[in-house]
Order: sequence, then C-alpha cells, then structure tokens
Amino acid sequence: MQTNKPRDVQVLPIGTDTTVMRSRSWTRLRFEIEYALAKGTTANSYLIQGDKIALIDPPGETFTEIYLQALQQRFNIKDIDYVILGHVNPNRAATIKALLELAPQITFVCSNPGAINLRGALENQDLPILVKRGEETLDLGKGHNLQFIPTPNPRYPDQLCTYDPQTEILYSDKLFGAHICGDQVFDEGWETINEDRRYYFDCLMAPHARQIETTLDKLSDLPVRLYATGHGPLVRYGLIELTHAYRQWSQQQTSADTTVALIYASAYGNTATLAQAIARGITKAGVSVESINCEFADPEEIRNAVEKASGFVIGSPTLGGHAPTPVQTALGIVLSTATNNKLAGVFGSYGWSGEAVDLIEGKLKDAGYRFGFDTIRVKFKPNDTTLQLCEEAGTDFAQALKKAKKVRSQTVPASSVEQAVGRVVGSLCVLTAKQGGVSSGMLASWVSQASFNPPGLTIAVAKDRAVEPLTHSGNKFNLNILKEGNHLGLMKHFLKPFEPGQDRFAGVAAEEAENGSPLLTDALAYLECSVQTRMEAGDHWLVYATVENGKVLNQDGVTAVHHRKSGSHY
Ligand SMILES: Cc1cc2nc3c(=O)[nH]c(=O)nc-3n(C[C@H](O)[C@H](O)[C@H](O)COP(=O)(O)O)c2cc1C
Repeated sequence: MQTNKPRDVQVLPIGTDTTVMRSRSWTRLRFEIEYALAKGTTANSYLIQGDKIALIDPPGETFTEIYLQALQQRFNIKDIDYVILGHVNPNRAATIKALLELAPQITFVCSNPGAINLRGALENQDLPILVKRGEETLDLGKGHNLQFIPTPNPRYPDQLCTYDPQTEILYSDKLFGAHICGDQVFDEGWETINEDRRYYFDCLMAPHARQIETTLDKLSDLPVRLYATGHGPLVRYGLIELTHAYRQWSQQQTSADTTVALIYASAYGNTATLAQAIARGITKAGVSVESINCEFADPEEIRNAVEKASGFVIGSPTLGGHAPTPVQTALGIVLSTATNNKLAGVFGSYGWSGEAVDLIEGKLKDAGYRFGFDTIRVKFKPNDTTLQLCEEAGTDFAQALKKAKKVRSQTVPASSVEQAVGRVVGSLCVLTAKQGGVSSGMLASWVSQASFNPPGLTIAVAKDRAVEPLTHSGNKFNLNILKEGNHLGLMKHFLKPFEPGQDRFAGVAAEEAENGSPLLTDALAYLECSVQTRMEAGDHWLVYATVENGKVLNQDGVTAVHHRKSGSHY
C-alpha cells in the first residue's frame, strides 16, 4: 500500500472535448464500510468543453484546493457554465462554494431531490438550478447534447446519470465504480480488479438490488462506449462483462428466499453509514437486504418489504429529542404489519441523549419481538470499531435467520449429489476429462469442498499437467473419488508417465458419463463438474468447479486418502 504518496489530481483527455480529473487519495478516505479494503480511492470529475463548458462532479472538500489548482492550470474557471451533480453530497459543499466564488454565473444541473439537498447544503434557496427529471436535454454545442437519466436508490435518492451522445460516454456516478487508487485511468486488465468491483457492489449496490435492476433496464438502450465512473478506473475494456455482472449480482439478491427489510432515515449520513455496514454483514452471510430510506419510500413499499422479509432492522438519528417523522411513520407500519415471529434489530447515531433509538427499541420490545442483535447506539460519526461491530451484528442477525429456517426444513434428506460430494474431503481422486477427441486423466489429491450452494469444490492442477488445458472456465470434467482398498492400481496407473497422445484409459474400467468425460467404474463415487473460474496459485491453477451431477457407486466403501511424507512434492 503506497501510503506515503501525497494526494494529487491526475488529468487526462478521454474523448472529444472531454477530460477526466481524478483526485487521488492513496489511503483510506473515510470510515465507511465501502473503503474497508483500504486501497485508497479516486474522486473522478469530468470537464466537457463544447461551446458551453460543463464540469461534472467536483470532489469533496479534502481535495478542494488541489482540484481548483489543477482546473486553473488548464482553463479559466470563470468560463464554466454548468456544474452537473450526479448526486449531492454535503461533503462537496466546500468545493462548490469555492467554485461559485470564482465563477458566480454557474448554473447547477441535478435531479429534483438533488436540488433540495444542494439548496440545503449551500444554505442558499436562490441558487440557479436546472432540475432534470429525465426527458430534458442540455445542449453544450459541438454535438454534446447531454441526456439525463435519474437512477434513484435508497442510499442515493438523488442519483442522476448523464449521457453524452457525441462521445458515447455515460457519466455513471456511483455505478460501476471501485475504490482503488492507481496510475491506471482505464480498466485494461480488468480481471485483476474484479474483487474490488464486487466488494464495492456488495457494499453500495446489493442492499438495493431491485433499484439497480431498474437502473440497468433504463440504461440498456444507450450505446455506451465508456462508463465514466465516480470512483476508480473508468470502464472501457470490461464494460460488457461488468454490466452483465451487475445484472447477475443483483438477481442473486432479488431472488434470495430470505430477506431482511432495513428501514432507516439519516439527516447527515451517519445512520446511513451504520445501515450500510449492517447491510454488508447481512448480505455477506448470504441473506439479502431490501433497504428502505423512509424519507423517500411510500407506506406501501415499506409494508410490502416487511411482509416479505424474515426480519427487519430499523435505524434512526435523534433530532430534537425525537425520531424524525418518517421513521415514526415507518415504525407504525412495521408494528401493524410484522408478525412477532419476525426477528428485529435497532440502531442509530445520536449526539447526546439518543431518545429515538430508545423509543424504537422500547416499542418493539413491548410488542414482543425477539432481537437479532443488541441495539447499536453510536455517538455522531462511526469509526473503524463501530463499523466492524455493525457488520458483525448484521452477520449474527442473518445467521439467526438462517438457523431458524434450517430448523424448519431439517428433515430434507441429502440428495445423491450431496452424498457423493460428502466423499470428497481429503480424498484421493482421478480427474478425467474429454473434449472433442482428446481425453485425459490425472491423479488429484488436492481436492477440497469449497461451497454448499451450489455444491462446489476446488482442485489444484499443476500448470504442466496434460489435463490442464481441459480445466478452463466452462470446461466439464469428472472427479472420480477412489475407494480405499482398490485405489493402488488406479493410483499407479495415473501416476505413470504417458507418451504424448497415448490413451490414458487403456486397461482401465471406464465408461462415458452424461457429460461425455470418462467415468471410472471402480471408483467409490464420481462427480460431474463444470469449471466456473480458476485462480493462479504459484506453479498450480486452483480450479473452482460446481458439481452438476454425481453418484456414490459403492455404498459400503470408504474414501481412499493419500498420506504424503512431504508437502513439497507428492
Ligand atoms: C438539529 C439537530 C438536533 C439534534 N438533536 C439531538 C438530540 O435531541 N439528541 C441527541 O442525542 N442528538 C441530537 N442531535 C445529534 C444527531 O443525532 C447526530 O448528529 C447524529 O449523528 C445524526 O445522525 P444522521 O447523520 O444519521 O442524521 C441533533 C443534531 C442536530 C443537527
């Protein structure tokens, strides 16, 4: 981690009349769960110089000075006509105020909820603002006739994407970003940042996956060449894959059978930060979250979410000795909707007295709800420790729900696939695969179960193995688990060197499984597998495969295990 580098602004032309300015922080920016991987981040701002000049998303106040310097070196700030805001963050107020001092003629462009936030943040009700609801365009000249797509969600109810048909760039605000800082402006070699993108999605998008699906639908008709994101690398090379991944990850959330309704309000963002950490803890444990910002949700939406959910969590700040009115209304809906077998949780940020949290907890206790975690009270802004507490509380909550569900469905017997997977642990196996005319087999003892749902396992395959080319993503293979007692013959057979092209199955009892790969009929069990992904692990590939079919061939036998003398070579 390059923690000693100073913050700076990286500037690069990215399209006709268009420049990106990436304000870079090499260290963790602030205490929010989304920054927990601590890889720094960039706050990306964009400049479009048509006949009119528009600036998109100036950064927060930690960058105000260096950002204005970078702008001033390139053009006259006094010439800016528009500042477009993908969302309004109180943290941006300092930069916006500084811009206004230099260029008082600026007109702001944002969504309707954005305009309300902006007027509040700048304490100026008379700001010139063009409110964009979706149909209106903004012509900057030279072909930059900007379109606007409101993409609200509970965390950013004012989010607005901007599309420039001249450059086919979509300014996607929070969408498709990642919190990583580096010299790379675009996402070439994007596979290496997949994990960061997924983490960012899990923190910021997963708790409102339903709205993300709506957003993806809205954006699907636009011919986009580049996602100009609010954070991290701009998405050019992996654009199709990332869009597809967002769809898939959202669907995983919306189709989950256990959900938690996470209902909150937050005037200054602190309770929202706690909500995000709790949501992360819940989704991490495989339970989905439907988050609801009750300031922007109608009663029907709250009622539906609570009815559908197995549990609910309510968060509120204390303002003037009370919970804000939208929270009180939501609490009323919850009390009249949620049967008291649903699990409950309460959290909130406060300053000195914290009556809101006490009130909510008291009412839920009186109504007889069980609590999935001890009520969380955080004074003002959360820090590292309180965020971790929230995340762990979320995970506990989800685990309690899963446990309750398991108790209800305990009588389901193990399927034949599950029984066969159960033979895998520590086992000695032969991996067999066939593609076209090529078949191959390899003795494998570095096999481990990796997931329950779907059933999946990992196998370490040495990079120099003949079978290696048959274990790429999408390939099918069989894993034949050997039986103690008759394994030595098969083990010796598959350990002996083969000539290139030699039939590896000559003299071995084998038939073809449904997936076309050889099945060793003397094995204890076999699994038909499909490779999902693989990771480079030194001189091996660690292959993750899901099990699509499988069977125990010998019910009385036990799994053969290979006891090695050394971990350096088998
Ligand atoms: C106008 C105002 C009134 C407040 N009243 C109270 C109060 O009565 N009791 C209390 O404990 N904190 C009070 N606070 C502190 C807030 O609860 C605290 O700032 C909290 O972090 C806000 O959470 P939020 O960022 O989610 O809105 C008040 C803050 C403001 C700005």
